[in-house]
Amino acid sequence: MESQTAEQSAQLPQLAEPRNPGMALDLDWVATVQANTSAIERRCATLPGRRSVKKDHQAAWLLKAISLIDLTTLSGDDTEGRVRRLCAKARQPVTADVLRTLGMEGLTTGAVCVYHDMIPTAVAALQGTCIPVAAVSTGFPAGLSPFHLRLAEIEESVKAGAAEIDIVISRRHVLTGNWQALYDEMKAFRQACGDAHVKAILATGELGSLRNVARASLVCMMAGADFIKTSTGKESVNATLPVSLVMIRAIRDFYSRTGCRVGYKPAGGISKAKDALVYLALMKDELGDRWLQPDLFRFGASSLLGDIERQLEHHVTGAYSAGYRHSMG
Ligand SMILES: O=C[C@H](O)COP(=O)(O)O
Repeated sequence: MESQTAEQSAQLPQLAEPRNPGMALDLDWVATVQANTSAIERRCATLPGRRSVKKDHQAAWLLKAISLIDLTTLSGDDTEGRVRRLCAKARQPVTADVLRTLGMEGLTTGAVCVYHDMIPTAVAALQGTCIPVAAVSTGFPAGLSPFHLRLAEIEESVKAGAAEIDIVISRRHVLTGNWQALYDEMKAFRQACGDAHVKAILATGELGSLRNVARASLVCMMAGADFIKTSTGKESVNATLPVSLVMIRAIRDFYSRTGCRVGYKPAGGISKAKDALVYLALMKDELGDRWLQPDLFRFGASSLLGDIERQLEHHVTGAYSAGYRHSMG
Protein backbone atom coordinates (compact mmCIF):
# COMPACT_ATOMS: atom_id res chain seq x y z
CA MET A 1 0.00 0.00 0.00
CA GLU A 2 2.85 2.37 0.87
CA SER A 3 4.43 2.30 -2.59
CA GLN A 4 1.64 4.24 -4.31
CA THR A 5 1.91 8.01 -4.73
CA ALA A 6 -0.94 10.47 -5.12
CA GLU A 7 -0.03 10.93 -8.78
CA GLN A 8 -0.06 7.18 -9.45
CA SER A 9 -3.43 6.73 -7.83
CA ALA A 10 -4.81 9.67 -9.83
CA GLN A 11 -6.74 9.42 -13.06
CA LEU A 12 -6.76 5.64 -13.23
CA PRO A 13 -7.63 4.22 -16.62
CA GLN A 14 -11.27 3.20 -16.95
CA LEU A 15 -11.13 -0.57 -17.21
CA ALA A 16 -13.89 -2.27 -19.12
CA GLU A 17 -14.95 -5.35 -17.21
CA PRO A 18 -17.50 -7.60 -18.90
CA ARG A 19 -20.67 -7.78 -16.78
CA ASN A 20 -21.32 -10.84 -14.68
CA PRO A 21 -23.77 -12.81 -16.86
CA GLY A 22 -24.77 -15.02 -13.91
CA MET A 23 -25.17 -18.77 -14.05
CA ALA A 24 -27.69 -21.47 -13.17
CA LEU A 25 -28.44 -21.77 -9.45
CA ASP A 26 -26.02 -24.37 -8.09
CA LEU A 27 -27.55 -25.56 -4.82
CA ASP A 28 -24.70 -28.03 -4.20
CA TRP A 29 -22.24 -25.14 -4.19
CA VAL A 30 -24.51 -23.10 -1.90
CA ALA A 31 -24.76 -26.03 0.53
CA THR A 32 -20.97 -26.30 0.84
CA VAL A 33 -20.52 -22.65 1.84
CA GLN A 34 -19.26 -22.21 5.40
CA ALA A 35 -18.13 -19.26 7.52
CA ASN A 36 -15.84 -19.81 10.49
CA THR A 37 -17.01 -16.94 12.69
CA SER A 38 -14.20 -17.05 15.27
CA ALA A 39 -11.45 -17.21 12.59
CA ILE A 40 -13.09 -14.34 10.70
CA GLU A 41 -13.37 -12.24 13.85
CA ARG A 42 -9.75 -12.96 14.80
CA ARG A 43 -8.51 -11.87 11.38
CA CYS A 44 -10.62 -8.71 11.45
CA ALA A 45 -9.45 -7.74 14.93
CA THR A 46 -5.89 -7.45 13.56
CA LEU A 47 -6.83 -5.26 10.60
CA PRO A 48 -7.15 -1.71 11.97
CA GLY A 49 -3.67 -1.70 13.58
CA ARG A 50 -1.83 -3.70 10.96
CA ARG A 51 -1.33 -1.27 8.13
CA SER A 52 -0.39 2.27 8.70
CA VAL A 53 0.12 4.65 5.85
CA LYS A 54 1.55 8.07 6.50
CA LYS A 55 2.02 11.44 4.82
CA ASP A 56 2.06 11.35 0.99
CA HIS A 57 1.03 7.71 0.88
CA GLN A 58 -1.89 8.36 3.19
CA ALA A 59 -2.96 11.33 1.08
CA ALA A 60 -2.76 9.16 -2.04
CA TRP A 61 -4.99 6.52 -0.50
CA LEU A 62 -7.47 9.10 0.72
CA LEU A 63 -7.71 10.54 -2.77
CA LYS A 64 -8.25 7.03 -4.07
CA ALA A 65 -11.02 6.57 -1.49
CA ILE A 66 -12.78 9.71 -2.75
CA SER A 67 -12.84 8.32 -6.28
CA LEU A 68 -14.61 5.24 -4.88
CA ILE A 69 -17.40 6.94 -2.92
CA ASP A 70 -21.05 6.66 -3.89
CA LEU A 71 -21.82 10.06 -2.38
CA THR A 72 -25.20 9.45 -0.84
CA THR A 73 -28.23 11.23 0.48
CA LEU A 74 -31.16 9.02 1.46
CA SER A 75 -33.28 11.05 3.82
CA GLY A 76 -37.00 11.60 4.00
CA ASP A 77 -36.33 15.33 3.98
CA ASP A 78 -34.11 15.37 0.87
CA THR A 79 -34.77 18.38 -1.33
CA GLU A 80 -33.68 19.28 -4.82
CA GLY A 81 -31.40 21.93 -3.31
CA ARG A 82 -29.65 19.39 -1.11
CA VAL A 83 -29.17 17.01 -4.05
CA ARG A 84 -27.76 19.82 -6.20
CA ARG A 85 -25.29 20.71 -3.43
CA LEU A 86 -24.32 17.04 -3.10
CA CYS A 87 -23.71 16.84 -6.86
CA ALA A 88 -21.54 19.97 -6.73
CA LYS A 89 -19.53 18.20 -4.02
CA ALA A 90 -19.27 15.06 -6.19
CA ARG A 91 -17.92 17.19 -9.06
CA GLN A 92 -15.38 18.87 -6.81
CA PRO A 93 -15.01 16.83 -3.63
CA VAL A 94 -12.17 18.86 -2.09
CA THR A 95 -11.30 22.56 -2.34
CA ALA A 96 -9.61 23.60 -5.58
CA ASP A 97 -6.47 24.69 -3.68
CA VAL A 98 -5.99 21.31 -2.04
CA LEU A 99 -6.62 19.42 -5.30
CA ARG A 100 -4.17 21.68 -7.16
CA THR A 101 -1.48 21.21 -4.52
CA LEU A 102 -1.92 17.44 -4.73
CA GLY A 103 -1.97 17.47 -8.53
CA MET A 104 -5.47 16.03 -8.56
CA GLU A 105 -7.62 18.54 -10.43
CA GLY A 106 -10.58 16.77 -12.01
CA LEU A 107 -10.96 14.22 -9.22
CA THR A 108 -14.62 13.28 -8.63
CA THR A 109 -16.50 10.81 -6.48
CA GLY A 110 -17.47 7.44 -7.97
CA ALA A 111 -21.21 8.20 -8.16
CA VAL A 112 -24.06 10.05 -6.50
CA CYS A 113 -26.69 7.86 -4.83
CA VAL A 114 -30.26 9.08 -4.27
CA TYR A 115 -33.90 8.02 -4.01
CA HIS A 116 -35.92 7.69 -7.22
CA ASP A 117 -37.60 11.10 -6.99
CA MET A 118 -34.23 12.86 -6.94
CA ILE A 119 -32.82 11.19 -10.09
CA PRO A 120 -33.74 13.96 -12.58
CA THR A 121 -32.22 16.62 -10.31
CA ALA A 122 -29.00 14.62 -9.92
CA VAL A 123 -28.78 13.80 -13.63
CA ALA A 124 -29.17 17.49 -14.52
CA ALA A 125 -26.63 18.59 -11.90
CA LEU A 126 -24.04 16.09 -13.11
CA GLN A 127 -24.41 16.86 -16.79
CA GLY A 128 -21.07 17.18 -18.57
CA THR A 129 -19.34 14.83 -16.11
CA CYS A 130 -18.83 11.05 -16.16
CA ILE A 131 -20.32 10.69 -12.67
CA PRO A 132 -23.14 8.15 -12.77
CA VAL A 133 -26.36 8.50 -10.79
CA ALA A 134 -27.22 5.47 -8.63
CA ALA A 135 -30.75 5.03 -7.31
CA VAL A 136 -31.87 2.88 -4.42
CA SER A 137 -34.87 0.85 -5.46
CA THR A 138 -37.30 -2.06 -4.92
CA GLY A 139 -39.02 -0.56 -1.89
CA PHE A 140 -35.73 0.46 -0.21
CA PRO A 141 -34.93 -0.05 2.63
CA ALA A 142 -37.31 -2.90 3.65
CA GLY A 143 -38.03 -4.25 0.16
CA LEU A 144 -41.51 -5.36 1.14
CA SER A 145 -43.64 -3.60 -1.47
CA PRO A 146 -45.53 -5.73 -4.05
CA PHE A 147 -43.10 -7.52 -6.34
CA HIS A 148 -44.50 -6.03 -9.57
CA LEU A 149 -44.11 -2.55 -8.09
CA ARG A 150 -40.50 -3.29 -7.17
CA LEU A 151 -39.80 -4.24 -10.79
CA ALA A 152 -41.67 -1.18 -12.05
CA GLU A 153 -39.66 1.05 -9.71
CA ILE A 154 -36.41 -0.22 -11.25
CA GLU A 155 -37.71 0.40 -14.76
CA GLU A 156 -38.86 3.93 -13.85
CA SER A 157 -35.49 4.76 -12.30
CA VAL A 158 -33.60 3.53 -15.36
CA LYS A 159 -35.94 5.57 -17.56
CA ALA A 160 -35.27 8.64 -15.40
CA GLY A 161 -31.52 8.30 -16.01
CA ALA A 162 -30.08 6.13 -13.24
CA ALA A 163 -27.08 4.18 -14.54
CA GLU A 164 -26.84 2.08 -11.39
CA ILE A 165 -29.63 0.53 -9.35
CA ASP A 166 -29.17 -0.53 -5.72
CA ILE A 167 -31.84 -3.17 -5.03
CA VAL A 168 -32.68 -4.70 -1.66
CA ILE A 169 -33.15 -8.45 -1.39
CA SER A 170 -35.99 -10.11 0.55
CA ARG A 171 -34.28 -11.04 3.80
CA ARG A 172 -36.93 -13.69 4.48
CA HIS A 173 -35.69 -15.78 1.53
CA VAL A 174 -32.30 -16.01 3.26
CA LEU A 175 -33.71 -16.55 6.75
CA THR A 176 -35.87 -19.44 5.48
CA GLY A 177 -33.14 -20.87 3.23
CA ASN A 178 -35.29 -20.38 0.13
CA TRP A 179 -32.34 -19.96 -2.27
CA GLN A 180 -34.47 -20.57 -5.34
CA ALA A 181 -36.74 -17.64 -4.39
CA LEU A 182 -33.74 -15.38 -3.75
CA TYR A 183 -32.17 -16.39 -7.07
CA ASP A 184 -35.41 -15.82 -9.02
CA GLU A 185 -35.94 -12.42 -7.36
CA MET A 186 -32.38 -11.26 -8.05
CA LYS A 187 -32.54 -12.49 -11.64
CA ALA A 188 -35.79 -10.58 -12.24
CA PHE A 189 -34.26 -7.41 -10.73
CA ARG A 190 -31.17 -7.74 -12.92
CA GLN A 191 -33.36 -8.19 -15.99
CA ALA A 192 -35.46 -5.13 -15.13
CA CYS A 193 -32.23 -3.08 -14.89
CA GLY A 194 -31.35 -3.69 -18.54
CA ASP A 195 -28.04 -1.95 -19.19
CA ALA A 196 -27.96 -0.28 -15.77
CA HIS A 197 -25.65 -2.03 -13.34
CA VAL A 198 -27.29 -3.68 -10.37
CA LYS A 199 -25.98 -3.69 -6.80
CA ALA A 200 -27.58 -6.26 -4.52
CA ILE A 201 -28.03 -4.94 -0.98
CA LEU A 202 -28.04 -7.92 1.38
CA ALA A 203 -28.92 -5.98 4.57
CA THR A 204 -26.38 -8.19 6.33
CA GLY A 205 -27.37 -6.94 9.79
CA GLU A 206 -30.69 -8.75 9.31
CA LEU A 207 -29.44 -12.07 7.90
CA GLY A 208 -28.77 -13.81 11.20
CA SER A 209 -25.32 -15.34 10.59
CA LEU A 210 -22.12 -14.93 8.61
CA ARG A 211 -22.87 -18.20 6.84
CA ASN A 212 -26.14 -16.72 5.62
CA VAL A 213 -24.23 -13.66 4.42
CA ALA A 214 -21.85 -15.93 2.46
CA ARG A 215 -24.71 -17.96 0.94
CA ALA A 216 -26.78 -14.89 0.04
CA SER A 217 -23.70 -13.29 -1.58
CA LEU A 218 -23.15 -16.38 -3.71
CA VAL A 219 -26.78 -16.75 -4.79
CA CYS A 220 -26.98 -13.07 -5.80
CA MET A 221 -23.80 -13.43 -7.86
CA MET A 222 -25.16 -16.60 -9.50
CA ALA A 223 -28.25 -14.57 -10.44
CA GLY A 224 -26.12 -11.89 -12.13
CA ALA A 225 -25.47 -9.16 -9.55
CA ASP A 226 -22.82 -6.68 -10.74
CA PHE A 227 -22.04 -5.68 -7.14
CA ILE A 228 -22.91 -7.06 -3.75
CA LYS A 229 -23.48 -4.42 -1.07
CA THR A 230 -23.68 -4.86 2.70
CA SER A 231 -26.43 -2.60 3.94
CA THR A 232 -29.00 0.08 3.34
CA GLY A 233 -27.58 2.28 6.11
CA LYS A 234 -30.96 1.92 7.86
CA GLU A 235 -30.38 -1.40 9.66
CA SER A 236 -29.25 -1.29 13.28
CA VAL A 237 -25.97 -2.98 12.24
CA ASN A 238 -24.56 -1.90 8.88
CA ALA A 239 -21.13 -2.47 7.26
CA THR A 240 -18.65 -4.32 9.48
CA LEU A 241 -15.24 -5.84 8.81
CA PRO A 242 -16.32 -9.47 9.48
CA VAL A 243 -19.23 -9.17 7.07
CA SER A 244 -16.90 -7.55 4.55
CA LEU A 245 -14.36 -10.34 4.81
CA VAL A 246 -17.09 -12.92 4.20
CA MET A 247 -18.49 -11.08 1.19
CA ILE A 248 -15.06 -10.35 -0.28
CA ARG A 249 -14.10 -14.02 0.00
CA ALA A 250 -17.39 -15.00 -1.65
CA ILE A 251 -16.45 -12.66 -4.52
CA ARG A 252 -13.01 -14.29 -4.69
CA ASP A 253 -14.50 -17.82 -4.80
CA PHE A 254 -16.98 -16.78 -7.45
CA TYR A 255 -14.17 -15.29 -9.53
CA SER A 256 -11.95 -18.34 -9.21
CA ARG A 257 -14.78 -20.68 -10.28
CA THR A 258 -16.40 -18.56 -13.01
CA GLY A 259 -13.79 -15.98 -14.10
CA CYS A 260 -16.34 -13.19 -13.43
CA ARG A 261 -15.37 -10.22 -11.31
CA VAL A 262 -18.19 -8.92 -9.11
CA GLY A 263 -17.88 -5.60 -7.30
CA TYR A 264 -18.13 -4.89 -3.57
CA LYS A 265 -19.82 -1.99 -1.78
CA PRO A 266 -19.63 -1.68 1.99
CA ALA A 267 -22.27 0.84 3.07
CA GLY A 268 -23.71 2.28 6.22
CA GLY A 269 -21.85 3.89 9.09
CA ILE A 270 -18.50 4.39 7.31
CA SER A 271 -17.69 7.99 8.22
CA LYS A 272 -14.02 8.12 9.19
CA ALA A 273 -11.03 8.41 6.85
CA LYS A 274 -9.07 5.89 8.89
CA ASP A 275 -11.87 3.31 8.51
CA ALA A 276 -11.87 3.83 4.75
CA LEU A 277 -8.14 3.05 4.71
CA VAL A 278 -8.77 -0.24 6.53
CA TYR A 279 -11.37 -1.25 3.94
CA LEU A 280 -9.00 -0.42 1.09
CA ALA A 281 -6.21 -2.45 2.70
CA LEU A 282 -8.59 -5.38 3.14
CA MET A 283 -9.60 -5.25 -0.53
CA LYS A 284 -5.98 -5.07 -1.62
CA ASP A 285 -5.01 -8.02 0.61
CA GLU A 286 -7.90 -10.27 -0.34
CA LEU A 287 -8.64 -9.38 -3.96
CA GLY A 288 -5.71 -7.31 -5.25
CA ASP A 289 -5.38 -3.95 -6.99
CA ARG A 290 -7.90 -4.71 -9.73
CA TRP A 291 -10.66 -4.45 -7.12
CA LEU A 292 -9.59 -0.94 -6.16
CA GLN A 293 -11.16 0.65 -9.23
CA PRO A 294 -14.59 2.31 -9.25
CA ASP A 295 -16.06 -0.39 -11.47
CA LEU A 296 -15.39 -2.98 -8.74
CA PHE A 297 -15.41 -1.12 -5.45
CA ARG A 298 -17.49 1.64 -3.89
CA PHE A 299 -18.06 3.02 -0.44
CA GLY A 300 -21.75 3.78 0.20
CA ALA A 301 -21.44 6.78 2.46
CA SER A 302 -23.24 10.00 3.33
CA SER A 303 -20.64 11.45 5.68
CA LEU A 304 -17.23 9.95 4.85
CA LEU A 305 -16.14 12.62 2.39
CA GLY A 306 -16.16 15.40 5.00
CA ASP A 307 -13.65 13.58 7.22
CA ILE A 308 -11.41 12.69 4.26
CA GLU A 309 -11.47 16.32 3.15
CA ARG A 310 -10.43 17.41 6.64
CA GLN A 311 -7.50 14.99 6.67
CA LEU A 312 -6.36 16.14 3.23
CA GLU A 313 -6.54 19.80 4.25
CA HIS A 314 -4.43 18.94 7.27
CA HIS A 315 -1.94 17.14 5.02
CA VAL A 316 -1.61 20.21 2.80
CA THR A 317 -1.84 23.06 5.33
CA GLY A 318 -0.74 21.42 8.60
CA ALA A 319 -3.94 22.56 10.33
CA TYR A 320 -7.33 20.93 10.89
CA SER A 321 -10.34 22.91 9.77
CA ALA A 322 -13.54 22.97 11.82
CA GLY A 323 -15.88 20.03 11.17
CA TYR A 324 -18.79 22.35 10.28
CA ARG A 325 -16.88 23.47 7.17
CA HIS A 326 -17.35 19.96 5.74
CA SER A 327 -21.00 19.38 6.56
CA MET A 328 -21.97 18.21 3.07
CA GLY A 329 -20.84 14.67 2.29
O1 LIG B 1 -25.95 3.24 0.67
C1 LIG B 1 -25.51 4.06 1.43
C2 LIG B 1 -25.89 4.20 2.83
O2 LIG B 1 -27.25 4.46 2.97
C3 LIG B 1 -25.09 5.28 3.47
O3 LIG B 1 -25.12 5.09 4.85
P1 LIG B 1 -24.55 6.24 5.84
O4 LIG B 1 -25.55 7.35 5.77
O5 LIG B 1 -24.51 5.58 7.17
O6 LIG B 1 -23.22 6.65 5.34
